[in-house]
Amino acid sequence: MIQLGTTIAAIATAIVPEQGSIGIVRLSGPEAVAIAQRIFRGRKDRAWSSHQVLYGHVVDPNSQTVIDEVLLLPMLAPRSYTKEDVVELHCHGGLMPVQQVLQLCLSQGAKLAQPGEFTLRAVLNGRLELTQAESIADLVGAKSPQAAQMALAGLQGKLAQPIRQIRAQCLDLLAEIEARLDFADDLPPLAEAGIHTALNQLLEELEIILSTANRGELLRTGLKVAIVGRPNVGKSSLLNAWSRTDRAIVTDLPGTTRDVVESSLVVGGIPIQVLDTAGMRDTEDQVEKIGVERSRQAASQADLVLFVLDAQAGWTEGDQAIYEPLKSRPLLLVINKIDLATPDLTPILEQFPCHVKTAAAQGTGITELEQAILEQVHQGQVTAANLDIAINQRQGATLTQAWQSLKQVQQAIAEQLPLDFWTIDLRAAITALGEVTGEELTESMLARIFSQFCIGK
Ligand SMILES: Nc1nc2c(c(=O)[nH]1)N(C=O)[C@@H](CNc1ccc(C(=O)N[C@@H](CCC(=O)O)C(=O)O)cc1)CN2
Ligand SMILES: Nc1nc2c(ncn2[C@@H]2O[C@H](COP(=O)(O)OP(=O)(O)OP(=O)(O)O)[C@@H](O)[C@H]2O)c(=O)[nH]1
Ligand SMILES: [K+]
Ligand SMILES: [Mg+2]
Repeated sequence: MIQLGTTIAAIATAIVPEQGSIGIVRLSGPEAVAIAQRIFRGRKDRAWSSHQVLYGHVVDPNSQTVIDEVLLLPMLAPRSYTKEDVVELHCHGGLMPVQQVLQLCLSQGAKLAQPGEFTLRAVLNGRLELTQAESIADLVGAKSPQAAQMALAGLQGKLAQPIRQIRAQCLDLLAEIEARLDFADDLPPLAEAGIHTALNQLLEELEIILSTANRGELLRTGLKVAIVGRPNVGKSSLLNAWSRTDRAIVTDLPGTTRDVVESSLVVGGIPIQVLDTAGMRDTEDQVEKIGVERSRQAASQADLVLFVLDAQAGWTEGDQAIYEPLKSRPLLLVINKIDLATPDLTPILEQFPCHVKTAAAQGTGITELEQAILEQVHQGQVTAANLDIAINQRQGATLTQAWQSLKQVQQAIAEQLPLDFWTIDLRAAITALGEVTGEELTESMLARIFSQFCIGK
């Protein structure tokens, strides 16, 4: 249930023990100032004006115990993030100060905010559009500068704008058609060809926006890349060279890596989670057996498999056995140890047009590896007309509905169905577009969208 009249409170900063030197507790609502005044003790001669920081202490009004030394920032309605009275208490970081201050706020009548409730209020009170609010969640979760840039574009309204425009044009069309339903005799007949062209244009614009979904997904969630291959081909060496760390243990003993080792990288703006895995082979060793099983799992769940081959050994039966179940997966062949004398690899290279050569122990071939990965990623992807925006899953699904409805309008025209049929589908498209921009929203949709936010946002 959305309740706007209440005053909500939450910790607005990350709660990580012994990290972060400052923690913020935030209040929003009609009682924000009154609650803060009951628990804050500062200089008497200082007035509470909007956006003026006050220095003082948070004191428990019942026991008179001093809880923390703080800075207090009032942002008075409508000049605040939520457009309500907001008071921020900038406390010492860590676990205790913020939690105790939050408890005090709750004991004074504030309600613990639901996840995303501050931002929800910003939307309901007209500060933010829905797409802007969704961009905030993306911005907070961004794992690369490009992902952050994309979210910021959404926050600035660049996503809502073209969709609103499409919706407005649909509304114009609807008005034109409905006029014929009501006053058919007084108006010239509908220019069907013109409507068909207008619909084509709108469908095309929707397609361009829809084509940003893949890129958005990629920038938001990134890629999971699994390094797999026989024992000792140099998988862990590759992980280390790539991440420029000693993350994984490297020895000349086959079966060194026993478990999946993860590392996070950013390549060409795409966050990449790299998984080094245990070398795959038949083994009686109980621990290694489990490791090999985990390798298979990692390979099957990865967006891209880096299949590492020992250049000196060439393509062996063991390689074939590992490759067999991975055949149909997106896969890049990494031929490692090219610094050593190698047999003729031409037949293998012909079989794998997507390959790179590396000498992981020496750190060579990493740039080429990244290049090859980016090429694979961008292959077959619709070019997004240089839009710097990208839609999320919810927006994609809803815009697809709008696209289908507009297609059905065209079909209704083609089949010469009565005008009512045109308007039904046109209305459905308008509703779907409005669900993306927030112009047509139900409470349950809002609840679902904002439940994915973190508390305090
Ligand atoms: N301490 C703190 N930092 C923060 C936030 C916050 O809530 N608190 N934000 C929260 O996400 C973001 C900034 N967003 C904000 C948006 C509007 C206003 C605000 O007070 N707007 C008023 C005043 C503008 C002015 O003086 O010109 C207004 O628009 O009327 C504050 C923060 C990031 N940093
Ligand atoms: N000459 C040469 N040796 C390499 C290269 N890459 C790795 N090695 C060596 O190969 C041996 C095995 O390397 P690892 O990285 O542990 O191989 P792995 O595939 O992770 O092995 P497991 O975890 O046991 O499956 C080590 O002695 C490395 O130093 C390379 O490019 N050239
Ligand atoms: K090894
Ligand atoms: Mg290893």
